[in-house]
Amino acid sequence: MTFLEMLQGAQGRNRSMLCVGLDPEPTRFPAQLKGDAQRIFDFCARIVDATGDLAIAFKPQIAYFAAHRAELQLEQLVRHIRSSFPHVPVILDAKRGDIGSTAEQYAKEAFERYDADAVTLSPFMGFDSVQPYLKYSGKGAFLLCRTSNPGGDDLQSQRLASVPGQPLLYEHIAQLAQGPWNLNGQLGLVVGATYPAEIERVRTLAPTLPLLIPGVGAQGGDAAATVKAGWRPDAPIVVNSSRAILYASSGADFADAARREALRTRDLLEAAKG
Ligand SMILES: O=C(O)c1cc(=O)[nH]c(=O)n1[C@@H]1O[C@H](COP(=O)(O)O)[C@@H](O)[C@H]1O
Repeated sequence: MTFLEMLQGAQGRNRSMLCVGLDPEPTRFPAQLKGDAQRIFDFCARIVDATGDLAIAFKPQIAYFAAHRAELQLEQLVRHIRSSFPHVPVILDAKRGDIGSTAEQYAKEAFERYDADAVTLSPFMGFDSVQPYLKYSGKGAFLLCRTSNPGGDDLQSQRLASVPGQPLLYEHIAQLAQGPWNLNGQLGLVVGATYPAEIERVRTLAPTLPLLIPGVGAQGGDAAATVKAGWRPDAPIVVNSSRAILYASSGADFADAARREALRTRDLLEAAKG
């Protein structure tokens, strides 16, 4: 099954556009786990178990594991997701981007070591830096396009005078991903929920691509505006929330609180479809 087929399956089965972001920070864990990097798997597995029937995808952020020498716990976590919620795809948030020969290693890491269904990539180094990921048929790749952070403007909103139509850089990325770069048909784009007007613009330029949209929850993006701007019946959106779900409570009830916040966000997104 391809990444896109998995996304569509999870979207229908869980009636969801919500991606649960797995960004484990031991200093924010509840008292019984607090500060213990050996318990990253335990914390994340509890979150997965509490939210797996509400999610279109899980998105572990690799830095939160690697910084604590917890790569083996990440492998274990993906195995856990596979056995408990085999229909929910895993997007490895790695934001890789390097020359082709190195990209081959990063692709192997994402798709073979961690068994991810999709990965996030920076397109800054050009097509040959993206191509190694596309050789994995059926695996997805989300290219950073208009990111959720204010500094995204520094480069992504610059006008490209030499490209026909003089698009902004993020518009050009959207056009490339919708068109010539999409060799395996599994490309998507990352657009921040904090910029609904840009989501709408990207949706116009890339009408069929899946959009990964982080920025609701802790970053304050508007869930309803996000759906109105980006959702189309035939093109999935994957709206990520990490901290607002993971740390909904710092008490022993953290998993129940995570479920309540995931349910609230899932329902808010669904209601906005109109
Ligand atoms: O690629 C991403 O996932 C990403 C892109 C972007 O533009 N903004 C963004 O916040 N992210 C990631 O999405 C998650 C957002 O986390 P919260 O702000 O806690 O919901 C983090 O893992 C970020 O690294």
